[in-house]
This record gives sequence, C-alpha cells and structure tokens, in this order.
Amino acid sequence: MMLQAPLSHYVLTARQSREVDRKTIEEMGIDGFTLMEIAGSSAAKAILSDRPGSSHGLYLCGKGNNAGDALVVGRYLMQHNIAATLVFLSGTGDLSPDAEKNLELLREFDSRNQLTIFESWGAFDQSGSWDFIIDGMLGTGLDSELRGDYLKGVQWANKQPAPVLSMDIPTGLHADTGESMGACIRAEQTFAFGGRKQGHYLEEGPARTGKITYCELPFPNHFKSSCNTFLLDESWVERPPAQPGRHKYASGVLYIIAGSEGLTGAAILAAQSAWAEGLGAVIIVCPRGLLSVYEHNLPSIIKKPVGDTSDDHFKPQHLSHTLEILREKEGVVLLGPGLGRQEETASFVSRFLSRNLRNTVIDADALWALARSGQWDKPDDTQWILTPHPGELSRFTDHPITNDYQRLNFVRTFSSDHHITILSKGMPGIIGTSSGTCYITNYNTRYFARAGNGDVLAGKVGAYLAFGRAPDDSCAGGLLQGKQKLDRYLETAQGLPEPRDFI
Ligand SMILES: NC(=O)C1=CN([C@@H]2O[C@H](COP(=O)(O)OP(=O)(O)OC[C@H]3O[C@@H](n4cnc5c(N)ncnc54)[C@H](O)[C@@H]3O)[C@@H](O)[C@H]2O)[C@H](O)CC1
Ligand SMILES: [K+]
Repeated sequence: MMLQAPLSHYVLTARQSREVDRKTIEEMGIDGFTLMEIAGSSAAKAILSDRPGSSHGLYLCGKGNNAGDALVVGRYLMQHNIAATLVFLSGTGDLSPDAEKNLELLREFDSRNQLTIFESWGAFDQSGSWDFIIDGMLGTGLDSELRGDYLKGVQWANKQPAPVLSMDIPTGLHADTGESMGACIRAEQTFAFGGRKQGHYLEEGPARTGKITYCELPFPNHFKSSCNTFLLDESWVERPPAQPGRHKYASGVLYIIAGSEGLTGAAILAAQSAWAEGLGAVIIVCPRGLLSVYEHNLPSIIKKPVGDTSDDHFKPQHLSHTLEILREKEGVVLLGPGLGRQEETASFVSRFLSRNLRNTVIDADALWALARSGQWDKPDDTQWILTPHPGELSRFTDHPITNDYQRLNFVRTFSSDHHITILSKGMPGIIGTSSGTCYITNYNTRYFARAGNGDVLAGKVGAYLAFGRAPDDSCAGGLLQGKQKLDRYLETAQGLPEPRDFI
C-alpha cells in the first residue's frame, strides 16, 4: 500500500494556502470572517485547556488577517476573564476588513474594562506581566524582510519570559523556505490554520515554530489536491513489526550486495539490521576472499560468494554469477554498504544496475558509483530506492544544494523525473516519490548519515521492501523505526547513538 496521509498532515506552501482560502470563500460561499472565527476559536479553546489559570494575554498584531486571528482569540479568552493588551504595529487605521470587524467586536465584548489598546509600537509602554504573548503580526502574507517596528516587536517578544504562541506561523519565518526574514519569533507553540506550512519544517522552522497544533478549517478536501508534501509521523504510518519473525510476510528475501576489504562492517550491520526485522532469508553476496569474515560474524545469514579467494572487492567479472544468484529466489536487493570506491567496483555497480531487474535499494558507495556514471535511467518495471546523505545527494546534480528548500524541490523533481524513490537524510528527512509527492519528517535524520547508522537504515528499508511494502512506505517504515529507537536512546543515554542502538 502506498502512503496516504490524513488531512491533519498536509503541508502547504503560502500560495497553496491562499489558494484554498480563496476558493473556499469564492466557490463555497464560506466567507473569510467565518474562516477567521473558526481559526481563532479553535486556538482559543486549546489555550484555555493548555494554560489554566491565565489572567492576562498580550497580543502583538500586524494589520492583515493574521492579526484578525489573534483578535478572535482575544475575544474568546476575554469571555473567560483573561484580560487582553493589544499592540498594533501598523496602527488600526489600515486593518484588513475582517481584522477591523474583529477589533470592533472585541471592543463590544469588553464589558469589564479588560481591554487595553496601543495604537503603535512606540506608544506601548512595555510594562506589565502576561501569561502568554500572542503573535499575530504576520502570517502567510509576509513578503519582505522585517524592518522597523516589526523587527523591534519580534526582538522584544523573544526576550520576554512569557511563552509566545504564534498564529499560523511565527512572524518572520518564511512560509515556504523556513528562512528567518531578518528576525523571527521563537514560538513555544504555533497554531497551524487549515494546514501545516512548509516553512514549519525547513531550515529555522523546527526551532522557531515550537509545538505545532493543527486547527482544521472548513476547506473541501478536493481544494487541497494540489498539496504534494505531507508530514510523516508515527500517528498515521503503520509501525514496523516489533518482534522479529512474527511478521505476516515472514517469507521475504533480501539479497545484500555489499562489503569490501576494510568495509565488511557496513555489510554486517546492514545484514543484521534486515535480519532483525524477521525476514525469511537474508542472503549476502560477497567477494569470495571475504567469505570467512561473514561466516564468522553472520551465522544466520546465507552467504553466496562470487569470484576467487583472492577477491576482496566486487569486479565486473562477478556480474554474471551475481545475476545468476539473484535468479534463484524471488526477492529484492540492497546494493552499496561498504562496497568501496575501486574503479572495478564502480564499473561492476554500473553494469549491475543496467541489467538487474530486481527492486533495489541503492545506498552508500553504490550511490557514489551511480552518480559518477550518471546512468539514472533504470530498467523498466524495476523500482529503485536511493538513500543519500547530503554529501551523496549533492553529487546527483551540478547545481549546489545549499538549503532545505532547494533540497526538497530537488528531491521532488529528481525522483519524479526518474521514476524513483529517494530517501534524503538530514533535518528534515525527505522522501521523494515517483509521483512528485514528498514526505518530510519532524525529527533529525542526520543520525543516519553517520557511518554504520546509514547501513542499519538501509537494511531496514531493504527488509520492508522485501516484505512487499511499497517503496515510499518502506522508506517511511525505516525512518520511523529509527525515530522510535532514537527516542528510546535519547531518554536514557548521552552522546550519539551507535549503530547497534538502531538494530
Ligand atoms: N489559511 C487560511 O485560509 C486562513 C488564513 N487566515 C490567516 O490569515 C493569514 C494571512 O493573512 P494576510 O492578510 O494575507 O497576511 P498577513 O496577515 O500575514 O499580513 C499581510 C500584511 O502584512 C504586510 N507585510 C508583509 N510583509 C511585511 C513585513 N516584512 N513587514 C511589515 N508588513 C508586512 C502586507 O503588506 C500586508 O498588509 C494567515 O497566515 C492566517 O493567519 C485567516 O484568518 C483564516 C483563513
Ligand atoms: K504570526
């Protein structure tokens, strides 16, 4: 089964977000004021339940609809006796129509003098104490670097002891790229209205956004069909089986073509990792000179040596025997861990990939060889999963990939152009699929770029593919299994996890 994200995990660009908003207003007749009411009221409800005992909130407002959301929150919370101090960074003379209407309502609702309004940053005396600061300065409408009073407001808010709660997106964070535009709010919590935003997960986003609370808006699902990025987490992706040997597909077979002299550890880790998932068989294909190493370290794993006892790395002469071995049983292939970068091995990899018809996970040194050859076109009906760390990914293209936004766009285009699946390690981890859909993680998958950890991840992805899971699902399973292990590790230990912690 291919991955199918729930609505709560859609990740939108600013443009997609505005487009859904516009279509809902124009084609469904649900006006912007109503959308704002739903957005603000759901954030208010969450604040009431998360922060009992609050008595005073500070609301930093711009002039657009993001300020309107903040004003709705203020109205609901005032009903619960939480006083509101409002500061308008661009005054109140030029508010968006819906924000203006909400300011009027807030005034009408204030029967107990709980409302204080400052018409400019300069007028705000900055004295007082607040249980929280609502950031309604800028949302998806941000179109330039922060300057003047917005810059001052953001810098001031970040120094306050009270937690900052952002409407939709922390002010100053670019909704698409996750870059800080001159300065950026560091929120404790962000309420994502109608959809998560790409910028929440890229570059500065994760550090600035804090906890994300998704607030549903009444958008028809088909208006979100242009969304092609989804958040990957354990709430909706099926967990990989916890107990080895108990899986319903316990008959899966994984061929591992890996290892060379000095790098057999990579092949061993990948094989142990895959075996721990409960596969029917893991078959390691190896140069005959290394056989004794695997006999010694991998008793449960079948070994199929190729070549002569003097061979300690793969060579083109090993190709036909390797392909013959792969014909023995149905199964999938993991190619790459510890292969080394000898000229002969690179040549073996290129020739193997042009003839091999098995679904294949291509990792590590095999990626290096593949990028060098530039032979990205795979045989028809064969599925490839590529698992590059940032350095390996940068070899796929002549154009530099210098930030997460470029990486996301590159992974999306490259995987759809070549009909392959890419698991790009980093923060965030990104899965690109042949349809152009991408899945992003909310945890740091750079751990898997470390020697050893990458081999373990490749083993897991290979195992899930061998179980019959779809390529995107196999990558998701590998990343989430790694996350569970990492979380458990970080709870108890210090320093960096070792490969065995992920097996
Ligand atoms: N997603 C939805 O469907 C809904 C979104 N809502 C909220 O509305 C904002 C987007 O509102 P919009 O009015 O388009 O933009 P902003 O409020 O972010 O601000 C636009 C305003 O700010 C000016 N501006 C832009 N950049 C700067 C800058 N660097 N410095 C100062 N001023 C700047 C710009 O010129 C405009 O005047 C969305 O995020 C949600 O929070 C709805 O409430 C519900 C539906
Ligand atoms: K904001």
